[in-house]
Amino acid sequence: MTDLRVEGLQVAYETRPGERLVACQDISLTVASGEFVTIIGPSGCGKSTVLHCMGGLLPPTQGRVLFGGDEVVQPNPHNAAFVFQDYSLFPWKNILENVGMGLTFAGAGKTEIAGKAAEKLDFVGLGEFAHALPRELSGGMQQRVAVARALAMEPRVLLMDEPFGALDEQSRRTLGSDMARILEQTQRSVVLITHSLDEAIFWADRIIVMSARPGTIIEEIEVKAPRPRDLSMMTEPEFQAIRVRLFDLIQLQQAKKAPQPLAGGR
Ligand SMILES: Nc1ncnc2c1ncn2[C@@H]1O[C@H](COP(=O)(O)OP(=O)(O)OP(=O)(O)O)[C@@H](O)[C@H]1O
Repeated sequence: MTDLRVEGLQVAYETRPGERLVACQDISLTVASGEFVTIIGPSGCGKSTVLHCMGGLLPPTQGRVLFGGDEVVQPNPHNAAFVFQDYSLFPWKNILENVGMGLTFAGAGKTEIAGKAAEKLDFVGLGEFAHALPRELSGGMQQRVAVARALAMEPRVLLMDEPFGALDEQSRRTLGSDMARILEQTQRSVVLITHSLDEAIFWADRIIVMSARPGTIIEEIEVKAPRPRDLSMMTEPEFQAIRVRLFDLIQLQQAKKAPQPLAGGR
């Protein structure tokens, strides 16, 4: 079953009156139920733009996004919830309140919010920090709070934009293995943007590789390794072969990334 379908997506930003910057174009892809898709590509190629369209945060200039067959025209966190790099926690709210924030915005009742928020906080192993403020937690812990907040909405798809980007290597690893457990237990579909070749391969059922801007899909690579996976996977020849392929593709795209003039008009 397909959760998300992107058809012929193009996004052009109006940078100044009469000037448009085409961020991505001709993007067509699907995300099946329970599938883990990673997106990788040179900086500025439109990865976040595509993700924002998938979650209804941004309208496409051309093409459309379908969720379970219905066109996505606005965010619906029960369908797709975001986890961003900067956690986006409210500093003056305690951790439990932060986890319940999405539900609060969605108009859920107090009892439901408290129950679900506490359950998801326990699930990410932070139950004892319910009454702490975000600044009392490490970066990795704050990101787990952001994951709990997204999971509290019980979305069918998690859209994750460089969620480990701000973390040090050790926190990335710890959060990475926590996430593996969480995702395997919750059976969500996930779309993850990353700049890390290793992360792109380790997590993925399928890797989508984008060209330099305007970003298009230049390759899709299936990763057939069974789950659950552990770090020893990275020493396997199949992993290394995909890594070399990704490295070459990205290098080529980086080299093509000469400064591009802005497109005028349509
Ligand atoms: N709101 C906006 N207005 C104008 N241009 C924008 C806007 N948002 C993004 N862009 C431009 O669109 C292009 C794609 O940006 P986007 O953030 O989607 O790329 P990305 O691949 O996610 O980048 P990175 O890997 O560096 O995070 C970039 O050239 C960016 O400067």
